[in-house]
Amino acid sequence: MVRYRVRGGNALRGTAFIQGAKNAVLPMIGAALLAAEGRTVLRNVPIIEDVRRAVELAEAVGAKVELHETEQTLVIDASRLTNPVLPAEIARRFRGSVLFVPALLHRLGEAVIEGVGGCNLGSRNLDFHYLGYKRLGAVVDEGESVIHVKAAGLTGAPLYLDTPSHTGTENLIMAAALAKGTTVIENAALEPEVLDVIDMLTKMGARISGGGTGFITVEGVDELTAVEHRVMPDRLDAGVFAMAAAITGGEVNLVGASLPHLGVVRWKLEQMGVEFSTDGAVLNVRRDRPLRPINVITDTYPGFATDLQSPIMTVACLADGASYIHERIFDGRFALAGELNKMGANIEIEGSRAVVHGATPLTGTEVTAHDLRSGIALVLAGLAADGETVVSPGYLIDRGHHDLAARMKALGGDVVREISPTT
Ligand SMILES: CC(=O)N[C@H]1[C@@H](OP(=O)(O)OP(=O)(O)OC[C@H]2O[C@@H](n3ccc(=O)[nH]c3=O)[C@H](O)[C@@H]2O)O[C@H](CO)[C@@H](O)[C@@H]1O
Ligand SMILES: C=C(OP(=O)(O)O)C(=O)O
Repeated sequence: MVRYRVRGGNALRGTAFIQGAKNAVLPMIGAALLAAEGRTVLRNVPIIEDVRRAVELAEAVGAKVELHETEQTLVIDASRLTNPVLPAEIARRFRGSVLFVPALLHRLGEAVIEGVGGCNLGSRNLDFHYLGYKRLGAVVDEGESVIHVKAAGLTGAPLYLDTPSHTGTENLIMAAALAKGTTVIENAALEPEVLDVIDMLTKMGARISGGGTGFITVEGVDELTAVEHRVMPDRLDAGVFAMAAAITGGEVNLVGASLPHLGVVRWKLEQMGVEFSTDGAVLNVRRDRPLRPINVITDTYPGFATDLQSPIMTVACLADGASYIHERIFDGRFALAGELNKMGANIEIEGSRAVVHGATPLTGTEVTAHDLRSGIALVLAGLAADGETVVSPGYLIDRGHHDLAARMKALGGDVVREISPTT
């Protein structure tokens, strides 16, 4: 088992290189499978466990995939897809597996979903996806453990999402891209990753308009071609490095980060006393005054990203006064509070609301990552804690952050990734 060993006390200083976005590259791998000829090239690919799982899954359905780790490049040849089954042993390990369904439907006429994984955040339904496929003409057979989606060609239709689901929007766009006729998706997600996927699909020949407005129109085309695309920067990785500077009272230069994509996260950190400035393309983040408490309400983009709610909860432990956090996207995202309390925090949870009573000094101990973002939030806690913090399972952190220990170490953070001798 992988674990992270963190010793606190160092203010982080220096340059951090922000990785390509996990939540953009995964749908892009799904999109690459829509191209029946030629090889797709994806650049700025984060070398994370979810990408490795996506490569395994693409190979399981018949694609030929090369992951060039040093070059952070994926080359995908999907000219011969052979198998519509998304095997449980791979698909259950990451949420992005759901993004392979549209390509399997178009290319093989069916997709067999033996399970979908991802962070354990409470209920994570896929009903918007299945309802959308049905409205486009697919038959969805929801068995107890296996879901079978079949379609002899899809036809455009008006679609809607009850809430703007991120992967739901991406999947319905991909399903509509090769359907006959026009599809309009109402209440579509506005996340920058969705727009990056639309950019890639547009290069591939898809006809998509309205990205970023909440109403997306897709005119179906007969085929999509393989293209080269550079994955956008990961705004969640950038947010974590900004918060690492914030919690340690340091100063970091982020290369490859987009300040506009941080959105409300930037303004909330500023309210806490963190300063942001840009020098050309480099984003500077520093904190040299006491942290102030904060109110955070998570929301779909452009609201405060739920994936950064856990890291900011950790930062709030060091702010002088009560911080209020309202989690509106996932009903099971507060397991972190118990772990932070083990380190000396004072966090009360009531339903979807948390009150963080700060400032409480943190003390290192053994803690459990319940999901990717609680894992990285505990690494941040370790950076600010007295003594040593051991976070496991580290696999969850490796799902989403590329070479984390080395990038923290380059900033002076004492973070070691190790393989535990016991399980
Ligand atoms: C691989 C990827 O991109 N993962 C991201 C994606 O997850 P994901 O796409 O799974 O998240 P969604 O936007 O779909 O889910 C948001 C909410 O809608 C609900 N819902 C969603 C779909 C559905 O068919 N029915 C339904 O009820 C979910 O249970 C959840 O409460 O967006 C989340 C919210 O920004 C992020 O935390 C994840 O990092
Ligand atoms: C919830 C997350 O990921 P996934 O949707 O892949 O489980 C996340 O990245 O925090």
